[in-house]
Amino acid sequence: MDTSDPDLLPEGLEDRLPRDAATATRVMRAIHGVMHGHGYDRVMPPSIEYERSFAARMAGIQSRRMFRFVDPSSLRMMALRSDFTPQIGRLAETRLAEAPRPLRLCYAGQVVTIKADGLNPSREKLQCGAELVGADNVAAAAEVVAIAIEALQAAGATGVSVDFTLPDLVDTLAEKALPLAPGQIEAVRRELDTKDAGGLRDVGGEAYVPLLYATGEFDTAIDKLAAIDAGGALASRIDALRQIAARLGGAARLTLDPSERHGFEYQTWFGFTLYAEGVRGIVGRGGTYRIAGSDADARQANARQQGEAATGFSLYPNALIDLLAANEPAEDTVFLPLGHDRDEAARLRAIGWRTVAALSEADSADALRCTHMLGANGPEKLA
Ligand SMILES: N[C@@H](Cc1c[nH]c[nH+]1)C(=O)O
Repeated sequence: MDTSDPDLLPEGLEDRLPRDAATATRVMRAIHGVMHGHGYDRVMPPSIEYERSFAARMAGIQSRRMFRFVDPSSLRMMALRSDFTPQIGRLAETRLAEAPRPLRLCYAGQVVTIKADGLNPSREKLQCGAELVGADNVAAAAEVVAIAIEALQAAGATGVSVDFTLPDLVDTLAEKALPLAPGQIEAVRRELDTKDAGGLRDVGGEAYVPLLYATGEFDTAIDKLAAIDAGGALASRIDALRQIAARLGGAARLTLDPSERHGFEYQTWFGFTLYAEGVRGIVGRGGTYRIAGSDADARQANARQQGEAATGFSLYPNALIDLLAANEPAEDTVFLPLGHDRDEAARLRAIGWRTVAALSEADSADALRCTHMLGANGPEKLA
């Protein structure tokens, strides 16, 4: 790579030019409109915080994927946001600790990671999401999934599908129903992640093999999972998943992959991944989690069972924006010639027109890609 060109952007970072940026703006507005409409208030945390405040709020967060650096002023370690959710957790437990529950908050902005994720080479992504703090039950999960689907559809996504998972599945089963030695748990998780039945048997996880097959269309996969459930350890989760699916009532195609953990660092009993037709990779993710209080003692390693319950989702609309931008129609724009009637132009903007004013005789409607020209009787369409 040529590193001598000062205009070259670092790998995985890119500009959005006007057409893409216009689509991105429309998509963000549509998503925000849905979250706002369902009573979620927007908050705007800073893009940089102390590393500890990102990592300590939820069990399982790893700061190794975050850009970190020493603050030249405080000499403390800081990190660039890689996910809004821990910041919402911090706000909920500090400045909004006294706010009534359930607390509904939403956000939108850029998040950055050191390394790209899987096939997607981007290191900076747009993240828009909503967090429902104070509940992680069926009602909360069903609301959150339904809003995520609605937001994606409002943004222009079609063929939305939702893949349910049980992020703490292995921990739950290993406790009693399908016991594992503490040293075995990680190995079983790893083999489940790679969906390797042979590997699972090799590490003593034979009993977990059927989980690899309880996947696919929700209705059939959940029956298979129910059939595996020795001792009823998963009964309440299976029942909850069925209720969530029923409440969604056909809003999207539903699938189940109970052992899927990729990207679920801190989620507890419920997780979901969102996909949309024609969009490569995932378009969003969400689930239930626990937020540790501000009391340092409360931030135990065991925070998955402690702390305040919450449910939320994050959408990553970049790939959807790329897809939609290709068909984004050019916006109507009225060229305002030199000496135009300013009041008339203001009136047009007030009713939704977009105007471009000539600054000199050299400016032309054509060169400035205007679709209309302000004439004596208002905007006239240009050929
Ligand atoms: N922030 C999580 C998704 C999430 C939001 N709330 C709960 N889970 C992610 O981006 O993967």
